[in-house]
Amino acid sequence: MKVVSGETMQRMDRRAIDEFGIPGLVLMENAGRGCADAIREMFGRDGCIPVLVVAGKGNNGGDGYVIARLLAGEGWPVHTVVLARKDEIGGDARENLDRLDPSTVSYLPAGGTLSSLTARLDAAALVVDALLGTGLKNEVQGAYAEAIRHIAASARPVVSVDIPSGIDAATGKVLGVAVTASLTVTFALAKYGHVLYPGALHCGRLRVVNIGIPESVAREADGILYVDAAEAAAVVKRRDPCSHKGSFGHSLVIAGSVGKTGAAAMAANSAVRSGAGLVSLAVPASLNAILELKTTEAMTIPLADGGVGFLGDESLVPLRDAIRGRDAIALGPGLSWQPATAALVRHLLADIMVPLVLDADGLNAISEQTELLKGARPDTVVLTPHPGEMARLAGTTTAAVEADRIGVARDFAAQFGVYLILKGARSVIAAPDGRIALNGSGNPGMASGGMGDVLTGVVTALLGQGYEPFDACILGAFVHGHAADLVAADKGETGMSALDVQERLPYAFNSLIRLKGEQ
Ligand SMILES: NC(=O)C1=CN([C@@H]2O[C@H](COP(=O)(O)OP(=O)(O)OC[C@H]3O[C@@H](n4cnc5c(N)ncnc54)[C@H](O)[C@@H]3O)[C@@H](O)[C@H]2O)[C@H](O)CC1
Ligand SMILES: [K+]
Repeated sequence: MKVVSGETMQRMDRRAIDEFGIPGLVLMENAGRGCADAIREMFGRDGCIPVLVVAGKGNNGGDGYVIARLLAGEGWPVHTVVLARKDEIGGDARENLDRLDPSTVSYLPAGGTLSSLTARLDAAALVVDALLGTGLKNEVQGAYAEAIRHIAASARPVVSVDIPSGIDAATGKVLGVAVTASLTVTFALAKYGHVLYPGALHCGRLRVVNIGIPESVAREADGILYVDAAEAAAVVKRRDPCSHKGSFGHSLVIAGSVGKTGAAAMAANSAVRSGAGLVSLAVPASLNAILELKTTEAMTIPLADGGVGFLGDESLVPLRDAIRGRDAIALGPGLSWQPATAALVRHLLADIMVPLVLDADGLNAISEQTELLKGARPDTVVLTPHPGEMARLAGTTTAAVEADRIGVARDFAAQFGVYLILKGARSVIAAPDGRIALNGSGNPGMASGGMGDVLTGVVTALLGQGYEPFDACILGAFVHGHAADLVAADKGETGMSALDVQERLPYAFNSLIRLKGEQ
């Protein structure tokens, strides 16, 4: 699904009102109705329950007044607390406030005491959070912050209108303090803040409701792709019954050094588990016997290393032979930081004319010479950095990368003409042409060594099967995380290993193929 920034949503609002003549009041009525429908469905099975609407002074509060009116009209006991004076409420919100029975509304102007709010919360079975929406501008303080803390202390289930109050719609960050909802009902399109962490954790279940904004406005809005199972299923290809090994490419993995044979094996074996027709694994000759034991379906290519256990320029000529005729190449897992190996990586880049996944030590080899990425190569380079590797590549700090994951990934991809999977909770996928996607699968169990080697094998195998690079990245990232979700469903997140994920890759692909069949 497409997700947009809060500003884009407000522009869509304006277009609907100014260009299509849809009154803001109608949008607000539809927004409130969408929330009331979701509340009825999720909390009304056992009849009407006492509801407390906690409203701010803007249109988020306006949606809250519509919800209050609609539920009260169906017999729900509803009370509304407004964190402002009545004369501070204007426009469409005021029009809806005036339609409420005054005896069901209390005003708690900023600077006043919130003691009555606690009593109201105790009397409620459900809280509607209509304090702040996309109009949130800065850190939540004062009465709003206190109200949010009271809501949390009440331990009542909360339905957040549009976005949990205190969550920045553009970044998903908590601005001071934020509501944690059981359900969030948003309008027209989800926002970045609904899918980026920690915002995603504050939303509870997310429901996107249509409020009558024209389809063309939504379609034309700038946004990024949030990759859920439906999006991944739309990308995955079924296998042609007449296909053969050659139909699925021959992937080459160049990897491994003393102490890091596991990285090489996991990258190669994950490529096998991701549908590659053939996989070859080029490793230092002194480690070949070990890799022959750690792999079965993949073929190994021992490269003379003088017994040192890592690759150097003496492997350049045999590697040029090995890359010939391959359909996709992975360069980096477990290669080591040895200067000789880094020099080999830099020399080899100019010879690779097929899609390349550059990972781990392969990334470190070029982090001082990123101009090498702009080589004359006609083909595709996919980088799969974690935040620390991204920081080295971009010449910044890990904190700066984490503060603007989308922006850093987008800018680097465009500047160097590469595809990027910036790993982490909600991996960011960026294409040179500006396309951005957020991966919707995965869990904290993936925070363990080797997971990146598995991802490298998955993406390499997909590139070798002919997937368009952006599709290979979004499908690879999703399948990688989805396999981990399947493992977590079986045995939890603690103690999950990269091998567990590697083994579940076919099951993850299979679940998408099945979903595709239903689409
Ligand atoms: N198409 C749609 O998505 C529709 C959205 N609607 C709702 O409108 C709100 C956005 O309303 P807006 O008036 O712009 O702002 P908010 O209600 O979110 O904020 C209220 C008010 O709060 C002030 N404010 C900003 N930051 C803070 C802060 N840190 N502490 C206290 N107060 C703050 C600021 O002055 C704001 O004006 C959207 O979320 C939807 O719920 C429409 O109703 C229907 C169409
Ligand atoms: K809200």
